[in-house]
Amino acid sequence: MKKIGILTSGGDAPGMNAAIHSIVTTASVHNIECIGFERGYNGLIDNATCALPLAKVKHISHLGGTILKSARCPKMLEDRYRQQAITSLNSNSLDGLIVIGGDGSFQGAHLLSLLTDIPIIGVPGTIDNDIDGSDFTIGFDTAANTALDAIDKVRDTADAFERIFIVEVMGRHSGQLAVNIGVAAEAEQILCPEMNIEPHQIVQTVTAHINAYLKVNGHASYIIVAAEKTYPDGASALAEMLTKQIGIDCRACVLGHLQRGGMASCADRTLATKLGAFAVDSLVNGAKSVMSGEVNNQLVLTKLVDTGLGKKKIDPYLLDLYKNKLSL
Ligand SMILES: Nc1ncnc2c1ncn2[C@@H]1O[C@H](COP(=O)(O)OP(=O)(O)O)[C@@H](O)[C@H]1O
Ligand SMILES: O=P(O)(O)OC[C@H]1O[C@](O)(COP(=O)(O)O)[C@@H](O)[C@@H]1O
Repeated sequence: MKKIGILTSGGDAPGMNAAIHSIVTTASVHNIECIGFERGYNGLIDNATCALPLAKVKHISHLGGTILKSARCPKMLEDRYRQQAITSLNSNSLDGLIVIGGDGSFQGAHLLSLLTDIPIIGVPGTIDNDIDGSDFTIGFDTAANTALDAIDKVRDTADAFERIFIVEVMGRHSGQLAVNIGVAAEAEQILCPEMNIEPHQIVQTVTAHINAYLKVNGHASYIIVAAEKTYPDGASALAEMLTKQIGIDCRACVLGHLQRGGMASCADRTLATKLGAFAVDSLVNGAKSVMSGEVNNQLVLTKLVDTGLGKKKIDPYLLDLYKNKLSL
């Protein structure tokens, strides 16, 4: 194995740069040269490459974002562009490709791997922590801490005004961020798909809970941590509805993309470093079409095609604790 390519795809996540650093450093120990494809699969399709010498990846592990840029790339859904991506892999004489991204990126990588013998390996990078085959994904810890820091600040003003706040956190399809952040912030209410509240029942359910809570606690702050898209009309619309129903000011605070930025936490940097190195070692040992992950402190490989099955559940003890004790 002489030369491998690296790309970052989908939502960027703090720690992606630590993964790039680890991949290039580990590859150099095996005397393997690395190149990068820029802007996710767009760079692969357009053959937009950059050299990745050791000097270029030194001291980048703390940086948010990704030095290779990331993007979504609808062209990957079309067979002719996936063929073009393979042409690009061949024209660069690559012996392997490492894709750092989420489950969507891995579905793309799986389809590419059906068209080539060049081995492709995934490294899980997404703040959503919604990938099967790794207990945690690179970026989740940093994003959760960023959101928590923001909610602690919201709590100050919520307390001062005895207001209700809806804080919307990311996670389109998964409540991993919402539940972990909500519990850590002592949120009075958590809204995400795993709470099994039908969208049309949200206003009624939350209103009843707030009224019961205020009866016991008197005037008090009340924070709802909501995963994005849980309330179909959005956090601001929900805030308006609750203000009308309860007669107390309710404000919405959408944390949005600030959760994706910032310096990667120690946990994300060490996870990224391990998973990046394991991906390279696995490539050298002949692995293909798999993702490098960590389960129960063991490094494991999972077929790319199995990383998006949606089997990963929120920690059942934490969920049960919230539902049956903390939220009463
Ligand atoms: N089913 C698919 N087939 C081919 N490529 C895909 C597929 N799903 C996603 N991709 C590629 O991966 C990119 C990132 O996927 P996306 O789901 O947006 O983010 P993530 O990888 O973080 O989950 C997409 O823009 C597309 O290029
Ligand atoms: O930046 P965009 O394209 O608006 O995407 C926002 C989405 O990306 C994420 O930050 C990460 O999702 P992916 O890892 O699936 O790309 C989600 O939490 C959020 O819903």
